[in-house]
Amino acid sequence: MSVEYDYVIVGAGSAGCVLANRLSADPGTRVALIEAGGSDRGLEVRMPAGFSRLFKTERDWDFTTVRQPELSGRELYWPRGRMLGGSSSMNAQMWVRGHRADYDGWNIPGWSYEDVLPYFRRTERRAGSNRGEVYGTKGPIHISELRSPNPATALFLRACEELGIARLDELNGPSNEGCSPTPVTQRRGRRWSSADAYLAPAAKRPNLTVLTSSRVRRVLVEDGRATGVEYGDDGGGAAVVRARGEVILSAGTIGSPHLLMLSGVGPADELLAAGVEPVHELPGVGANLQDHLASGIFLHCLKPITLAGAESAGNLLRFLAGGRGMLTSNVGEAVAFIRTSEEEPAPDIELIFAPGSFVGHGLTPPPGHGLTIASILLRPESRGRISLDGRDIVIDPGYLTAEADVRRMVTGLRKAGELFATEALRPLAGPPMDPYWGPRTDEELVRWIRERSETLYHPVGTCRMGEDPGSVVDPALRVRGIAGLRVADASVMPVITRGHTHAPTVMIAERAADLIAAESLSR
Ligand SMILES: Cc1cc2nc3c(=O)[nH]c(=O)nc-3n(C[C@H](O)[C@H](O)[C@H](O)COP(=O)(O)OP(=O)(O)OC[C@H]3O[C@@H](n4cnc5c(N)ncnc54)[C@H](O)[C@@H]3O)c2cc1C
Repeated sequence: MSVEYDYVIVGAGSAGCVLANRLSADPGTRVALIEAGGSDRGLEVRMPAGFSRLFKTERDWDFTTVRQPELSGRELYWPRGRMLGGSSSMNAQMWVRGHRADYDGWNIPGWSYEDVLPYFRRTERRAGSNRGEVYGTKGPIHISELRSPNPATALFLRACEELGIARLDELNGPSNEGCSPTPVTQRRGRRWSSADAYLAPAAKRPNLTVLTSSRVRRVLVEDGRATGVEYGDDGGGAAVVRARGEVILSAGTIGSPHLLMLSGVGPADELLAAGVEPVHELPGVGANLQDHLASGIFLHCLKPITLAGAESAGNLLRFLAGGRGMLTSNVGEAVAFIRTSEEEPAPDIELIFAPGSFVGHGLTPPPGHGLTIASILLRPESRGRISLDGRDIVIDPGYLTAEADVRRMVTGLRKAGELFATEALRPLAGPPMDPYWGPRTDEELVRWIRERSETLYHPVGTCRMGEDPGSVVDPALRVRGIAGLRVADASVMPVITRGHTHAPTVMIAERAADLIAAESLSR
């Protein structure tokens, strides 16, 4: 049996929820949103500090990369949200648009900083400081200040100023060079995901159908046109939905290229080797994978004020009764964006401060009160790829395959060490906390980076947008060579932003909705 809609959207994540709302705003348009995961209800999703409690549960795709030769041969754990809201229901809630140079640097008509700025503003509903009115205030995504920041966070910001890192008026202006408390996607101290912002208000529309626990297996392509999708439910059944207008893939940086490949769109030789009949040769599918790599310094905290004490009965009560207290922390409470050399046009390293020890994705209970400053490689030169092994996905981020990336990481970690040595932070900064052992020389720092770096959870780029024929989607996000098929999610970013990836993904989806509406009017 098959049912027909105007638009079929695959994936209810950061991007898919935006599209479901915007496209179904016209009551004459029938929209289906199909999500592999289930509900986003529950305390672990709502409670900001609890995001690592979602790791390795049924709400996590729980991916693993292949062995990374430049990271001591380790296989890395990659969580991704598998529920309504997708990764926006399990992320650290940091709202960081990036730098104007990111979008101008994409160099794609329609996607310059000035072009995309209205879409950021359209999505934002800022509560709190808004100097220069950089934020929008009427959109669906609540962007707040942390309600109960840790006292150590103010000291980190003072430490940055001691080292000459200027305090920004607002983090999300055109330049993010400087330091700032982290703006968070929270409302009254609770997580505010794409599903909260976009899906919940549209859920009762009779022209929007949301299917959960339904994993799309492939896009149906007939005579060069996407006509629908085939999906399976958790019980092993299969069904088809048809799209009169378009199929839109918003299944994320791993899911979207995976689905294209399973549908016969990708590098033909690789598809054949995996037993998939090629429908359209598009070698760029799965290539251009980029991620932000993170390497941290972990120290004992000399005062018992950190998030190690977050899960007390008192804090739970404070959170449940008033949306306040340590459980409203997003862990990464403040940031600094810096350049490792004067030649850099914009920041290439981010330093994230956590008033707690965030070791092993927060899955390992800390051995006491700790502090973390993580150094993030914002502009990796390394590129990886996603490919098929039979029907399964293979993730190779190619971390640190470019030598320049290692040098930048070393400079970032040195700066993190300098911050801990400032007058502001010294009273809190104790000895190294296990597994950190206090590397000092360049060789030791490189060893630490290779042995312990982890993802900051920001993969992008595997369905690259561009004007060139080698790109996967064109500047209107249409898949090259297949009519009626678009990709709108983090995978279309040609180059990763010098910020975090949720905000740009929402922006991409907002713009995609306009592009789709404009095209439907002209049909
Ligand atoms: C632990 C963690 C922390 C993060 N912290 C931050 C942060 O603080 N700030 C920030 O900006 N970014 C953060 N990110 C990254 C950010 O959340 C993502 O970049 C963003 O959510 C990506 O949006 P998306 O729409 O591309 O994909 P997703 O939001 O991942 O959505 C994809 C959706 O598609 C579904 N799907 C996939 N395949 C199929 C299929 N075959 N059939 C049906 N459905 C399918 C998935 O289940 C999912 O719901 C974090 C991510 C993680 C995992």
